[in-house]
Amino acid sequence: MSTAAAPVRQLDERTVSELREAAEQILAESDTSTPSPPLLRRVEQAAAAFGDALRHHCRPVDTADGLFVLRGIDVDDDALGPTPDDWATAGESGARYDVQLLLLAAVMGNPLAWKGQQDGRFVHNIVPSAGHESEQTGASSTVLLSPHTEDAFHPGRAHLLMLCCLRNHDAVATTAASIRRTRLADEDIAVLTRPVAPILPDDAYTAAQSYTAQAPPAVPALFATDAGLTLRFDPAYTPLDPADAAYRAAYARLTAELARVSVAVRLAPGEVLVVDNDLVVHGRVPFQARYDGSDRWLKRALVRVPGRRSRPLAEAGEHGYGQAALEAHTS
Ligand SMILES: O=C(O)CCC(=O)C(=O)O
Ligand SMILES: [Fe+2]
Repeated sequence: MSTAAAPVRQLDERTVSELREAAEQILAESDTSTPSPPLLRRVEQAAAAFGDALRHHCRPVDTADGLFVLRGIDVDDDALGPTPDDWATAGESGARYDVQLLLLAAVMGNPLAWKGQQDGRFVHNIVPSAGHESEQTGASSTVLLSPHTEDAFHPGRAHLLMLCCLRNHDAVATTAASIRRTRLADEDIAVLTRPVAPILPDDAYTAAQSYTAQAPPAVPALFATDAGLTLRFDPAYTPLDPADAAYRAAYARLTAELARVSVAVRLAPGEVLVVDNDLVVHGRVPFQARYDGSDRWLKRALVRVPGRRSRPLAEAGEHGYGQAALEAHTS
């Protein structure tokens, strides 16, 4: 894995203050920082009022890396308080960053939440949790979180994944691999654009995992658009039993290519990694959790970008295992 630097978009001081002040104002006007419909409306209004500089920084990915890092938000480690030991007990810790991240998300598109994940919150806390060390979820630590499309099982999954780093003393890397950096034979692409195997709900969605009303739909791993290939890939949750030998071989070559082009992004406090979820699979290297209040702490937001044509139309007919996506702005 290479440690090639991700493209950085440095926020100027004025833009950083604009963002911070908008977040402070919204929090001062709200009785809770847990995003409620009124808070989400305020976020939408404030995001619409931002200047061109911030808007420009939030433009879509514009390189084959399929991602970028926004840098400049200031995080005061002493004022932050301890890293929560579980998302469920995080409460309002780091709330000012929840709102700043939501504001950025709202400039990029429509923030997304899941009823069945982290209590329907629009901003997730990604922290290592005792007892979850070896899961394939954000709460794990000692295992490699293998490369995946976020919420690959669902047709309503995000177009963008945003990870805002509040703390990362051990410089633990997020991994990212772009389909636009891979080299695949045309025959492999032809095979992998056929719907052959399903992608099942991951361990963050226990209710969806017990969904039995309809059979899991087979979905293609790759999709060809005018702008290039997009992917939907989560091998840890893809049973290849329905696939023949040719498909398995092509799938293995895709997996190997993604590993070859994978980069390690070691987020520092105040950096926001923005990943295009149609171009890039992400994961995380194993690490040793501290469990002393100083652990790695990321805030995560998910975004739908209206009008995108990066996915097969057939996805619209998928059942999504009974999971409901909630979009922040309904208009
Ligand atoms: O911890 C990380 O760097 C990434 C975890 C992850 O896959 C996610 O938050 O979706
Ligand atoms: Fe993820």
